[in-house]
Amino acid sequence: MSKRNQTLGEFIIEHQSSFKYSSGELSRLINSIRLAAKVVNHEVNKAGLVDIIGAAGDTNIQGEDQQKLDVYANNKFIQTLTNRNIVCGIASEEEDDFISINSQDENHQNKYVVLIDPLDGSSNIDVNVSVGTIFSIYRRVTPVGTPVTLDDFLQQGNKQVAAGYIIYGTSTMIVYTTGAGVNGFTLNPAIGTFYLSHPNMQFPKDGKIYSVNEGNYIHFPQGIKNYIKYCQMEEGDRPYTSRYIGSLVSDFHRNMIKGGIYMYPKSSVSSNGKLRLLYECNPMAFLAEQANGKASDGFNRIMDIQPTELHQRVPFICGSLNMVEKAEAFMRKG
Ligand SMILES: O=P(O)(O)OC[C@H]1O[C@](O)(COP(=O)(O)O)[C@@H](O)[C@@H]1O
Ligand SMILES: [Mg+2]
Ligand SMILES: [Mg+2]
Repeated sequence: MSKRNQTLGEFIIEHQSSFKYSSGELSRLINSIRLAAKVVNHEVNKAGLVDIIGAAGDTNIQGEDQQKLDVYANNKFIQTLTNRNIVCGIASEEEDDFISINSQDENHQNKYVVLIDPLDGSSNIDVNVSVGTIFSIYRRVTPVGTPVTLDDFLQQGNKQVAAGYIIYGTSTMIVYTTGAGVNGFTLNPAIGTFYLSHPNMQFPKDGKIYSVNEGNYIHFPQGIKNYIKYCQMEEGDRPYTSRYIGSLVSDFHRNMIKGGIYMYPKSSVSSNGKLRLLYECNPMAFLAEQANGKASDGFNRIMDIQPTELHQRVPFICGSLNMVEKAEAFMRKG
């Protein structure tokens, strides 16, 4: 039984054997993400003091202006994972194409690929609102020792071996799953160590919080409009409270602790919504399901969607089980 205040390092070793493919490689990979997270956290915490806020001057493949911290975090995670010779491929929101990484050790061929949103909630960087990093891990499907291909990344979410996020907020936490529940670790900045602070995290079945950018309301499908109206009606335990930080990681984290639903639906201006299937929706869906919550595009289980492109977007509804099912019922009714 995991002990509160156990360090993340101890937890990883203790749970290594319960992992289906346990060879220590995944443990080393999560430890590498922990290391990169501390470096990025250090920079995030002093955003505003150093020249790390504002636009970097380039746009990414999504057509979004890259923030300096997007680029910094992207470089730090890629460097750390590459230097520690722990993965055979990386895909990132900030990279047009996937990166193939040859092992530096001819006697050892890496088996994992990582998909990452290096900095989630970019619009909140300059205004001191919590942001995050999201990661998703798969075993490669192509032969070990050969260069990875797109097939290694376009796997359904139900094939993930691990997923998680780092939240850079009032405190810095790593929250992740390897398919045996969800655990949260808080950084003690004085000594630079993550401690188990939130063992076995669970979405309450019901909640009273809905998170959606209502500024897009007029463009939403009728089903979503009706569900939002339902949340706002004076009836039973409603109206619910509207909370929207604009950082997926932070809205998800709050809703997982308090009970709630996050929605980024499709709309008449963006037919597939905004969020990216591979490095935003799939990892959050894996966490949600491991925490007894639910994640869908309004009709289909997110993790059963067959990806076709590296940066494809999907409508996303995620959170407390009964709330997501209610929203889906409104979507079906249209
Ligand atoms: O400003 P909008 O359109 O509501 O979008 C906010 C959503 O977009 C995101 O910022 C997209 O993520 P990135 O910041 O990684 O691009 C989510 O974190 C957030 O939930
Ligand atoms: Mg994001
Ligand atoms: Mg991002």
